[in-house]
Amino acid sequence: MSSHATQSIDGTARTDEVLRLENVTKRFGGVVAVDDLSFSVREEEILGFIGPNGAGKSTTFNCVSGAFPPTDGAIYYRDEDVTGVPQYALVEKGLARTYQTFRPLEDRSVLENVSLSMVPNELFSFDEFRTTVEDRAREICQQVGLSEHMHQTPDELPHAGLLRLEVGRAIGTEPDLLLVDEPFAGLTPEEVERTAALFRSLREDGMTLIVIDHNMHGLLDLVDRVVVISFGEKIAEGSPEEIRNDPTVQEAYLGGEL
Ligand SMILES: Nc1ncnc2c1ncn2[C@@H]1O[C@H](COP(=O)(O)OP(=O)(O)OP(=O)(O)O)[C@@H](O)[C@H]1O
Repeated sequence: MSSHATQSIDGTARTDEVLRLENVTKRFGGVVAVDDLSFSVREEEILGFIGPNGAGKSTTFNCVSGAFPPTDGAIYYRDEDVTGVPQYALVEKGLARTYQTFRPLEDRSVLENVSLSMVPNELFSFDEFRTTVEDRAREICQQVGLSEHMHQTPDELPHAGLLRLEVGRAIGTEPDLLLVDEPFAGLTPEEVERTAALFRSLREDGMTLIVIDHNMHGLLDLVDRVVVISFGEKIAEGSPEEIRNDPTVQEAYLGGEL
């Protein structure tokens, strides 16, 4: 068995892996964006997933989150083979993601944006149901630090607020596993620290996270473990300290900030 198996009280094997990629490859015509990639993520872990520009990080996220299937290999979510399962079905199973380019509903308030991530528009129009959903959406707005902005529209939010809204909309789907794509881009160091604190609080509530970012300082301070890819292949895996000092990783970044 390739997963991290432990024995439960009744003696049966159980795994603490939330996600496992086995030999995942994704080709676009002649381009091999992800090349025979295997790694796993454990329960309530914050995993950093890094690599130079064009290394294949977003493509991996797209395969895992069901945007498109891998060309080869398999993806397991809580030991269930979910290879090629579409995004909406993965969201129902508890897997959500955020995007580098935010996609809020521009004509809706922050509160409505979060509410509508929880239920479809048609259900949201029923008054009774709407109250329950809005109560939960208010909690989420508070959790992500948007309680002062609930009645504003997205265009009234600063960049850091839009990121918080993106995270809030993902939390609205009640995920167990959250994939976060470049959350620190465009944030000040203080905002990076506040965003990292938000991710830590989500983990304390039982969530598992995989975070992509080019801000090495912010990312390595946040995560428990790191997987590094270059040209679609895994080149290193280890603790933040091991990754900081890994010559292969430093070479891949050609002297970039590590
Ligand atoms: N839809 C697509 N069609 C063709 N090629 C693609 C497609 N998506 C990604 N690629 C190619 O796959 C490779 C990996 O791209 P990807 O966006 O996954 O890298 P990345 O590590 O996320 O990069 P960045 O850090 O710049 O966001 C690149 O060579 C890219 O041009």
